Amino acid sequence: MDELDAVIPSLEPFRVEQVPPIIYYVPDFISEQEETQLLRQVYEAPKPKWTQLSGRKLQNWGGLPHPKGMVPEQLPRWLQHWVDTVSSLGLFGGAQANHVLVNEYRPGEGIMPHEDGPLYYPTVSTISLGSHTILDMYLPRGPELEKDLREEQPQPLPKFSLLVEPRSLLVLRGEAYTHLLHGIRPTLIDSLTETPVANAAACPSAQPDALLPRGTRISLTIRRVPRVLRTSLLLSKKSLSTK
Ligand SMILES: O=C(O)CCC(=O)C(=O)O
Ligand SMILES: [Fe+2]
Repeated sequence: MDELDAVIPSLEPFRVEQVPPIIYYVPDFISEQEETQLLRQVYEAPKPKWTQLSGRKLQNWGGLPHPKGMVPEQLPRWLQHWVDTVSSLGLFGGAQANHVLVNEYRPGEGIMPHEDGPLYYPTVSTISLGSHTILDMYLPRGPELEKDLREEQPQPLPKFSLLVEPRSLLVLRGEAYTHLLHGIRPTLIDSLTETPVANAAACPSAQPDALLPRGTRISLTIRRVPRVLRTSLLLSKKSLSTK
């Protein structure tokens, strides 16, 4: 995907400028009512749907991404609606997203810098509920840093950061997906003086000296896993062979 392919014309007014391409930030993508309803649906999911990790807990919907292909699972209706909405923006090359990770972060929790990797179509779209967070974007570690893994490397500073407000949609695509790492520092309060954000102009809550206490945030990360196993075929083959 080169930059021209990666541009979504209808989202261009929401492009975050002066950062590596392509990042879109849409404040108030959903209404407060939709947010309340989504939060209720997330917490109404069966208890075993949650996986507790160190620093966050999550629900995996749509199947487990795997290099050999994902065995697809039908999404619940309440998620399918938002998957359809986001897919219809054209974020996944005209195809549908088929995978949603629901993350819950309490104040002081976060996620280590990472790349989402090759199992997904190179676009991640995130709807945030309940609280803001700050997503830090990092350059990948160069080969000179990888050279001696025994040496303790200090945590690198983010290249830039993004304020992600509740009800917003964030889209990372193109180079921002393929070349950069993203992470959330485990802090209780975000100071925009200490951490200026690249999308401040689009954020109602981004006063220059703002101190933003974190609440519990739910993120819905909506992605497409292109490699899917055709279970119906597998099942029918299996049932034939047992006849
Ligand atoms: O919660 C977020 O916005 C980020 C989640 C994330 O990076 C992931 O699930 O891969
Ligand atoms: Fe991620």
